[in-house]
Order: sequence, then C-alpha cells, then structure tokens
Amino acid sequence: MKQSYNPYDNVLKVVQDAAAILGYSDSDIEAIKYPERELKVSIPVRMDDGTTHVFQGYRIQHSTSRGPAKGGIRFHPDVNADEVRALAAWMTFKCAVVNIPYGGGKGGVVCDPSKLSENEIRAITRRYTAAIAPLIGPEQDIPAPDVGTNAAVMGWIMDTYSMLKGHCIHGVVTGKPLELGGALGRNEATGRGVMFTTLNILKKLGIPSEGTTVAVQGAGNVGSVSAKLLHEAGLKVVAISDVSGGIYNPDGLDIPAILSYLAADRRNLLKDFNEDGTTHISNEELLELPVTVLVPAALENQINAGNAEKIQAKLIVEAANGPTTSEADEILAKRGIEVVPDILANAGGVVVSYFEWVQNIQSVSWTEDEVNKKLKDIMDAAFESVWDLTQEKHTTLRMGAYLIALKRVVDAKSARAIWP
Ligand SMILES: NC(=O)C1=CN([C@@H]2O[C@H](COP(=O)(O)OP(=O)(O)OC[C@H]3O[C@@H](n4cnc5c(N)ncnc54)[C@H](OP(=O)(O)O)[C@@H]3O)[C@@H](O)[C@H]2O)C=CC1
Ligand SMILES: O=C(O)CCC(=O)C(=O)O
Repeated sequence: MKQSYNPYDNVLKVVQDAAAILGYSDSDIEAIKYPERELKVSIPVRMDDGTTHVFQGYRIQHSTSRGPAKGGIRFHPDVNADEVRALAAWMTFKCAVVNIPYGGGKGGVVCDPSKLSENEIRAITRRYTAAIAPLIGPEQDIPAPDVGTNAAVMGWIMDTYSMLKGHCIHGVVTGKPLELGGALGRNEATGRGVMFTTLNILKKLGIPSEGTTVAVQGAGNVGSVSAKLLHEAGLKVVAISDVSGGIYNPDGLDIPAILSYLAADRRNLLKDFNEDGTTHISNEELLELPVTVLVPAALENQINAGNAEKIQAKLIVEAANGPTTSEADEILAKRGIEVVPDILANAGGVVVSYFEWVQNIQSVSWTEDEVNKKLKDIMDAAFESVWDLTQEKHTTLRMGAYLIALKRVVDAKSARAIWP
C-alpha cells in the first residue's frame, strides 16, 4: 500500500470536498490544483571517499497568492516530486488557517543524512541552495527545517545565499541558529503548538489533561519537543519511537531521560534504550496502543486503510504532515475518533518562522516569552475558529480547517483577479 500511495491525491480530495461545501465551482478551484512553480535540480557532490555522487533535489511553490512561498526542506531517501508537491500544498493551507501572510512551498533532497558525514551534508546543502537560488529570497520563497534538516543546515543555506548575493541576507531562511538571526523559541515551536492544540482539544472534549495517556510516533524535532511539553503539562507519555522502533511503559516513560539519551549522540537509537518497566515495540504497534491521545510525528501515510480500524486512541493530533490518508480519515470519522489535522496542529513551526522573518526584515529581536505568548495567541485563535465552524457545519476538524483555509486562498486569488 505504501508504494502506490500518492500524498498529492490526498490534498486534491480534501480540497474538492471543501470546495463542494463552500459552493465553489470547478473553475474557482482549478488553479489551486496545480503548483505554481516546480524546480528539479541535480546536485553533484564530492563525497568523503573521493567519488562524485549526484543527488536529486526539488523546490516546489504551490501558491504565492497570499504572500511569499514558505515551507521546509526535507533530506530523506523517500523524497519525490509528488511528496514535495503535497507538502507544498499543505503549507499553503497551513499558512492560511493560521492567517499568516504566506503561500506554500517545500523542498527536498533525496539522501539519507544518517549515512552522510557533516561535510557531505554541508556540501549537499550549499550546492542545493545555489541550484534553487533563482527561486528563493525573503520576498519570494523562504525555506525552513523539515525532516532530516536542522538549524545548522539553515545557517549554511543563509550563508550560501548571502555569498551569491554579495551581502548578508538573514530573511531568506528561518529556523536558523540564534547567532544568525534565528528566533528564540523556533526550535521548540512546532512541538509547543502541538501541546497547545492537544490541551485545547482535550478541554473541548471534557477530558482532563492530568494523567491522560499519549503515544508519540517519532522522536525528532517535533516528536521530542511534543513529548517533552506534553509530559511537562501533566499528560502521561507511555510510548515514543524513532526509525528503529518504539518503547512502551503503560505507567509512563521517563521522557527527560529518554530525550537526554537521544540528544547525547545522533547515532543513539531507541532500540538500544532500556529502562525498568519498558518494552520494545514496532512503529506499527505504537500506533495501535490503547491510549487516549496519539501523536504521529514522523512521516506521511502512517495511519491508512490497513490499520485505521485498529487504532484505539480517542484522539489523534497530527504533528507530522499527512500522517493520515483520506481512506483512513473516513474510517476514523465513522468510528468517532477525533483528528486534529496537520495544517492546524503542527502550524506552530511556521508561525514562529513568520516571527523570525518579521524580526529579520525589521532588524529587531523579541524575547522568548514574547514569541511563546504570540504563538499561543495565534494557535488558540485558529483552534477556536476551526472548532466553532466544525460545530456549526457538523464536519470533521480537518474539513473545518480546510473550509477556513480554502476560502482565504480563493478570496486572495479572486482579489488579485488571478484568473481572467
Ligand atoms: N520541523 C518542523 O518545524 C516541522 C515539521 N513538521 C513535520 O513533522 C514531522 C517530523 O519532522 P521533524 O521532527 O522535523 O523531523 P526529524 O528529522 O527531526 O525527525 C523525524 C523523526 O521520525 C523518525 N522516523 C523516520 N523515519 C521513520 C519511519 N519510517 N517510521 C517511524 N519513524 C520514523 C526519525 O527517526 P530517526 O531520527 O531515528 O531517523 C525521527 O525520530 C514531519 O512530518 C514534518 O514534515 C511539521 C511542521 C514543522
Ligand atoms: O517553518 C516553516 O517555514 C515551515 C515548517 C514546515 O515545513 C512545516 O510546517 O511543515
């Protein structure tokens, strides 16, 4: 099933369903079905062993109707054009649902960072940046971190772009190191937004947060910060995983100890982590645990027609982009399992990226408290508006989020008279 899965079909389906509810004609949404710009690049790199390897990369701008394209860069072996297209479109709707002045874009390089040295990753980043330089810029398209990339990679992008332009340009990329104009709070922002959203939905459903059980799939930037902040908020994180599999303790995991172990060395894997009361489970088993909240924070297509009937969680908070397929969505809705959609739940990252860009272009800096407070205000307001619309229209939260986002994108296109 995973091989034939095309995430861009998922995007088109939800957009078409939302358009039908909004009463839009095919012409109203025709332009939204096609990414505005797609660039495929070849990236020759001299590897540490002296051989030359040519990596394939992409930068795709789905929409710039509401502002410059915005979205992360993924370094992962499974990167492909349809995945980047879907990720770019999700960015368009994510920025619209939280109402920040951006369109959507995404980039990726087909590579496995776990098998590359730091020198090789830096060489890929520099050559990739040079290749996509005609498309990016603070007013055109602003990359950020995603799977397999981090603040260091963003710093190399900023440096390469600045070298090409002949002067320092902080605002070309967000999620940078603090020394290069990175925003305080950006590293934790996506997970912090996931935590705010989880607390918001629990409150609406009348479930107390204290002691509520959570399973988190993924222990990278988003998974680890989500687990940490949910743990600090009083929830009981009973399972977490990385690419090697997961660990489970029904009495609750020692999240600080696990995160210190993972942070100590990038080669540390959860399959080698042992603690009293903890059992090792697969990523598939983690998704089917008897928990109240499931937080998928790894890749797309994790909850699909093959396992949706087996999900025991009452509530899924999508920290990853596209973890649930359209088929699974229908099954979960019929089973009464609430899904807080990716474009809302994981929007904290791009919201703080927006704050970083605003600070960069104005040459000002905000405190971490200011950033976190403004983030909470935006996440809470977006959640409330989606929740209220969902109640009014009797739809899922995903549909509620798309109704708001699609209307904003169509209104912007129409105000610009993008179609003749
Ligand atoms: N970074 C950001 O700001 C944002 C990210 N997102 C989304 O969140 C998700 C995670 O991104 P991020 O945390 O940045 O990425 P990271 O690269 O930091 O972490 C990815 C995590 O997923 C694990 N993983 C990789 N492959 C698999 C697999 N096949 N099964 C289970 N786990 C796997 C990785 O394990 P290992 O480390 O062992 O390889 C790692 O724990 C993605 O969907 C991304 O698009 C959404 C909004 C913003
Ligand atoms: O911070 C950003 O600009 C985008 C982060 C991202 O790629 C995402 O939200 O999926």
